[in-house]
Amino acid sequence: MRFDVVTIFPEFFDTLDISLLGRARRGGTVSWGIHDLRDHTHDRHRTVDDTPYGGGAGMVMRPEPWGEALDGILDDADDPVVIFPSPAGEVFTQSLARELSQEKHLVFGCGRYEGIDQRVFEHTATRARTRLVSIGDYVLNGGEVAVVAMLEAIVRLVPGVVGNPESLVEESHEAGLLEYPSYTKPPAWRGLDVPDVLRSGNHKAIADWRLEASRERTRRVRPDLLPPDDEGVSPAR
Ligand SMILES: COc1cc(COC(=O)c2cn[nH]c2)cc(-c2cccnc2)c1
Repeated sequence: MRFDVVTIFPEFFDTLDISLLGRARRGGTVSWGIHDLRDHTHDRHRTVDDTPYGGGAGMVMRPEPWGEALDGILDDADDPVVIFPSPAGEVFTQSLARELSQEKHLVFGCGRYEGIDQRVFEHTATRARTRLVSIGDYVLNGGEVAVVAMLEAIVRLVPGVVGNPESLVEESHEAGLLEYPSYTKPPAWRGLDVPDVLRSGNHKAIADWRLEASRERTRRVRPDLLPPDDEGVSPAR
């Protein structure tokens, strides 16, 4: 997979080389480019924003630099998906992460200020699949944090990136339930014991315990994730 990021803070993405993404890049399964939006301005102050038509507080990102930046990245041949993090976007979920992990080329546009001129989305949508995506119902100062979060969720699902693909199966949200509680040595710690079943060696009993633990945790913390006909859904206390 290749991904490109357009931002006014390219240095924000210097950390991508750490851990998972760095290993994936060195292994050749992932490549990326970080593009400074200001490189696509032509005035002395490298201006990327301006006052909003219709008035109001704050500034809006100008369309011209975005058009030029995306001109240099979008190549029809690899059918890219362009993603703009936005509080007004569709919700980012594990299933969207899985869907995007199968794409050849992702392009992320990081908004700042009060947002990006609407014509950038409209024009980009004429030449690539374009999506506004929200990582949650809150407002950040810019899309960079959201892009890093989405990249981590997406790239770890790209085949060959995570050493043991088995570890991706039993995670929260993978099977529609929250993950069961995990334990490791020592068997007793500060008066707290590991559940006996997990040390029993009885694989069926362990699997049953884990499924029930996942369902109980989901019922308690995220009943919204359970199918509507799930009997015994107790309201979150
Ligand atoms: C401060 O105003 C903003 C901030 C951001 C950064 O993203 C988030 O805050 C976010 C993302 N998921 N949850 C929150 C994006 C936009 C924006 C971008 C494109 C079109 N319209 C608006 C505007």
